[in-house]
Amino acid sequence: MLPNTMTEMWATVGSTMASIMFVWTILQQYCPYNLRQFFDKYTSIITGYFNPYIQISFPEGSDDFWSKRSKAYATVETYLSSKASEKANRLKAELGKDSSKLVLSMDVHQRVTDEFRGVKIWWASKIVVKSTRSLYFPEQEKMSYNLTFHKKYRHMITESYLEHVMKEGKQIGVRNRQRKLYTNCPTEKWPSHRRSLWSSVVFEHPATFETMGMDPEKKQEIVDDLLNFSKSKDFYARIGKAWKRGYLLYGPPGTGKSTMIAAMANLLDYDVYDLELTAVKDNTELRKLLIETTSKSIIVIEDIDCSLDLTGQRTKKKKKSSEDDDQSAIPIKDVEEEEKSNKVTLSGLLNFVDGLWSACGGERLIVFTTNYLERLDPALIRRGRMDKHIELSYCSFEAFKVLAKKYLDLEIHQKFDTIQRLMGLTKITPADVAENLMPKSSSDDADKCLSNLIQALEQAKEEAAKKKAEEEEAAKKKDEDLKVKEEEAAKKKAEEEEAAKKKDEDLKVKEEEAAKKKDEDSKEVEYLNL
Ligand SMILES: Nc1ncnc2c1ncn2[C@@H]1O[C@H](COP(=O)(O)OP(=O)(O)OP(=O)(O)O)[C@@H](O)[C@H]1O
Ligand SMILES: [Mg+2]
Repeated sequence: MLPNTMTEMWATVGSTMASIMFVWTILQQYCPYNLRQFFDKYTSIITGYFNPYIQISFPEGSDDFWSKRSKAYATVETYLSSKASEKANRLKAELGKDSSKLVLSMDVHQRVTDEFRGVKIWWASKIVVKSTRSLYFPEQEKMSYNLTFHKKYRHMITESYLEHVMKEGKQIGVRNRQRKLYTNCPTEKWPSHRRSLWSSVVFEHPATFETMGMDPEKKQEIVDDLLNFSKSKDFYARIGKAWKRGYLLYGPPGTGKSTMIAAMANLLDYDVYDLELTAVKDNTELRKLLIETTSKSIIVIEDIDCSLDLTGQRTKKKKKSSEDDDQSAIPIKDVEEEEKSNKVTLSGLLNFVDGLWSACGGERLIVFTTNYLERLDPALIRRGRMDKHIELSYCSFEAFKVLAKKYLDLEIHQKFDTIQRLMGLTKITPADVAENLMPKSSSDDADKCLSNLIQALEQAKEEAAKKKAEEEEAAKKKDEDLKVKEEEAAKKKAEEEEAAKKKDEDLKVKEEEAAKKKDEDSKEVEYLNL
């Protein structure tokens, strides 16, 4: 009897469920949107009384048809992408916004389970139909991610888990993004619709610290400094400093300053903003450019000594006020004159580097390069503004060995001794070494490349010796000229003295004659009087 009753009961439940589902489907298809909303509202109120679970939804965008994707939705999508690729049955593959890589995400009506501090959390992707304000598209389907968890974890989820999701999602986004190289161009050349002050291309420079030919110890020190900076968010917050660091790279042309910037960007996974100062109209525009940069970036000003006549401006001011190097020391009148000239000024640049605005964004490197350190104003490069000064100089033997390993896969060779000896006698830039180590044709082997380098070194040595001889010759000639000039001056002086002496003697003779004549005249007068 019992089995029969059970069977009947299940049959009744089954047919009731089927009827409900049928009615629900009919309702969903034919029921007007407002009525459906009404049903949804009351169903959720009724179930809310008995349901021990809480839901948080992350809708794709607002009700507006043209609205952009919400940032929270995009971050959740990125966060779930790694979990979805492992756990979901149906995935969506799209090209990421700034990426050439395929990004996988959960398709509609998929579920994945996440775990946080031992608590289970369920994520589900849904389609929500929304009415819009558009006349042509009154309804629109939007995706939504729904998060479900037990009531008792409310605080933990809302306070810690969501923060973890946002942080992790952003980090994955940064890792997946295609890095960019930005540059500014003169404002006059902007088309009217242009919104951003920067234009960008994909940053794909292959330079790394590994491929850089420089002293290994110095290289390691720079790498450690950079890595330490990127991990020091909390430290900077604790000491009350903006999370940024200035690097000054100086040295002769071809010693790897620009290459090092690319290596820095690749090491830290940063974007690069190459700031062309001469194209910036004034200090206000400079500030705007700064505000538009994002965090995790390197702002580069190459050849800072050539960009502006900064040194001159500062020297003039120093003459007027012998105060310290702070911009507050610049007299107000001078500041006004600067503003009037409508150009980027030194004080504008100092503010750019460490003014109040420079703190926005965080996690940023500012790098200046120059060939002539001595031409820069000390205020611009003092510690605090340019925290680390890195000299990139001529190629040392240690640096050569790094390049030989990279270019020719050589760690030792009989020609290395000759190269080391020649490098001690002359200077050659890493750019020249790299050029010589590069095979010029398919038949060029390592031996040929090293011979090319030796030839270049000998040539450089000869040129240096020739230059030195010319300089010595010029110095000798200068000395001789000086000697001739001194002799001429001495001769002239002697002549002048002689002339003066003669003049004195003539004068004396004349005076004696005059005195004699006067004497004779007085004697004659006396005689006549008698
Ligand atoms: N230290 C180095 N290690 C490896 N390659 C280097 C190094 N220095 C220069 N090079 C090579 O030489 C070329 C020129 O280097 P780079 O442009 O970095 O020099 P620079 O110091 O910026 O010169 P400039 O002052 O003229 O701007 C690059 O293509 C790079 O490959
Ligand atoms: Mg350069």
